[in-house]
Amino acid sequence: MPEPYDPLTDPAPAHDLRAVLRIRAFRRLWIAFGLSSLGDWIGLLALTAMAKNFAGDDYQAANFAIGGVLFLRVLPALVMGPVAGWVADRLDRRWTMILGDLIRAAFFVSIPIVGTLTWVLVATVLIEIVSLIWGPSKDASVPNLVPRHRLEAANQISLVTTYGSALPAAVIFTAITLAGRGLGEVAIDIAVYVNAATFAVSGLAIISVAEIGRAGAHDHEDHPTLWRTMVEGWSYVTGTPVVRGLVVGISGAFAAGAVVIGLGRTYVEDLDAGDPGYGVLFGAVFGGLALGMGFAPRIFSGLSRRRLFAAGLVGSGVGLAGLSLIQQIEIATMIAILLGFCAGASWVSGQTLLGLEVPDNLRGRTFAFVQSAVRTVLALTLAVAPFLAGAIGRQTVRVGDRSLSYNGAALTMLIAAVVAGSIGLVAWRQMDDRPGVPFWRDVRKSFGKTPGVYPTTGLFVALEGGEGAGKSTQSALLVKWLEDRGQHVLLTREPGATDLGKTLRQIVLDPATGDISHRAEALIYAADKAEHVDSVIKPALKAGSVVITDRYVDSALAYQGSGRDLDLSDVERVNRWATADLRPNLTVLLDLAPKSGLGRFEERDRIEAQSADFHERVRAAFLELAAAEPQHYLVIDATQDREQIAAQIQARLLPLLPKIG
Ligand SMILES: Nc1ncnc2c1ncn2[C@@H]1O[C@H](COP(=O)(O)OP(=O)(O)O)[C@@H](O)[C@H]1O
Ligand SMILES: Cc1cn([C@H]2C[C@H](O)[C@@H](COP(=O)(O)OP(=O)(O)O)O2)c(=O)[nH]c1=O
Repeated sequence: MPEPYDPLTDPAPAHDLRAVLRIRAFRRLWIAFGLSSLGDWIGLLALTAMAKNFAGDDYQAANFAIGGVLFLRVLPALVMGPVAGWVADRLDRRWTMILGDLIRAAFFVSIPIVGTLTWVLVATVLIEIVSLIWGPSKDASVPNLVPRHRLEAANQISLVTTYGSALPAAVIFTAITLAGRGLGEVAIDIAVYVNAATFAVSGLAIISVAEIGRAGAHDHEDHPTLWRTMVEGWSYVTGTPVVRGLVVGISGAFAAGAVVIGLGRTYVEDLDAGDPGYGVLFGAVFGGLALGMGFAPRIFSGLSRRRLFAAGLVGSGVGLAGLSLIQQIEIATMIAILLGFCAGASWVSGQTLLGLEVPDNLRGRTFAFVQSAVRTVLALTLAVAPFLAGAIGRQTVRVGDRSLSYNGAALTMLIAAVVAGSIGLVAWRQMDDRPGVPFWRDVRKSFGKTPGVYPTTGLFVALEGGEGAGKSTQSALLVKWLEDRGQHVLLTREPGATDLGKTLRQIVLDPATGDISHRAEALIYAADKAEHVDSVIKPALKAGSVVITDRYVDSALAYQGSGRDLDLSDVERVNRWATADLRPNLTVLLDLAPKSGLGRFEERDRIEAQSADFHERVRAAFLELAAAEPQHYLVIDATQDREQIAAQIQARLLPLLPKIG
């Protein structure tokens, strides 16, 4: 039984992964589970390599044998996944896991001993069936070992371990086959024995985890059939274009990686790289995937998720095309890393977007559907790609007196490249949220940007726009509307909302100040913001108020960054630092041609007195900022009536308002 949660003995936050691993029983299970995952991946590599060796030098037979092994590995999950869960729920979990590991070890040992292709195929299915029952037993025993608030972290560790072990597995496989080069096919046999050993050790390790119990009667879950999940999910997904695009794209990203795995063994043969080359290629794809999932969103944090998603898919397609055309193992390895990176980037941004696009009550069902769709696509790709490659075979075409030779694996990759690339381009066209902004400029600008801090208590709204656009007018109307709805409201402005700010405002806006250096001007505005955020905005948000500010960071980016001759990224860095990167939940941009806005006044302050050109640049800068992050902006045509404008602001704010009471 898990110890009840005691914050005194276990004060680490819930998401702390190390805190989960400090729980002894879970740590042991994790070691066992890590070993069997590692073994599983080595097994995949070894059995495909072995299937190829059994098929001999016949290119077609080799591809068919590999396709067979890969297909049979995924087939049991498709056919009997839910049944396996049902069976697992009725057995003693600890003994299921111990015996499951030992049985798998025995099957693996038997494969080189029997030494026929048929037995490789049969054993693959049998091992997979055992794995299918082992997996749910493991998943179900985790809640018995860790306290409830650490369950999510525990699941995260499990997921990372499952896929993360592919990379060390590739390294071990490559090392064994390299070391055993002189031994011929015996090297593969050794890899299979190593794999069997990981399972045996895993099984023995579980013997010591006595805390894993038998399933209680109340633990039986209703496992929906794959078919039902697919049908229910499908009807929702097909009705929503963005979600449909995402599901197709996520499956496409997986398929692109799967093509390389499925074709890898025969592909490297033509590169004269053999089994070690296969291990390297496999590791490169998985290493790239891990890098893409872990780092792409951070590296391209300024790029919109939709663009990253589509670009990742196109990138995977380009990678596949590269692999099919460049037949040299070192370059192919680098391309495979890049391909994995792109597919991983697409996968994470796709998952994030799905989470944002799908309403809460449908999310579980949609994610279940995506998982099933991905599995099905994986199974089909792993099986079909080698069969297609085998059917195409090795071909030589004579062009004049030169002969051009190509093989089925390379050609199949080219076909997959076209498919993945096309899916990416369609996703791009359907989902691009920044039409008119060139992609490469977006990528360049996105480097090194931080995602920003958005308040989670209260609501932070900024009004932006040029001179005389109506910000003061609208903020007054907004305060009244919010107060009528019972909200706590703080109306504030920049520059000059604090004592320090008043002095700074006096300096920076008084025409008597004359010309000051542009950097000094930028720093004075930034200092005003620092004081404003720290002493006024943050405390009010913390207390749950709706804070409306007349101008904020965008004004600095537009006036000092684009209006003046300063580098926009410098101005941005200074202002993000000054405001601790706090950003408005919504920025309302009142867009108005400068001459209309300035025409609403008679007197001019130091900034208003700038040239017409200056004010045009400011307006364009505001619009560009809004286009970069549409989800955090409302752009309004400020030539409309006061009431029309107010109504549009209210409609957009209504769903964002803090709950009262
Ligand atoms: N929608 C509108 N149409 C016409 N005039 C407006 C509108 N909104 C505000 N004004 C007028 O324009 C001038 C500038 O408005 P104000 O709210 O002070 O702008 P800002 O705060 O953006 O400088 C004021 O005289 C105001 O009465
Ligand atoms: C907040 C901020 C304002 N400004 C400029 C814009 C305005 O011309 C001036 C603010 O004066 P203000 O009289 O508050 O203008 P408005 O009524 O149009 O909002 O300061 C900057 O240049 N950088 C900034 O960061």
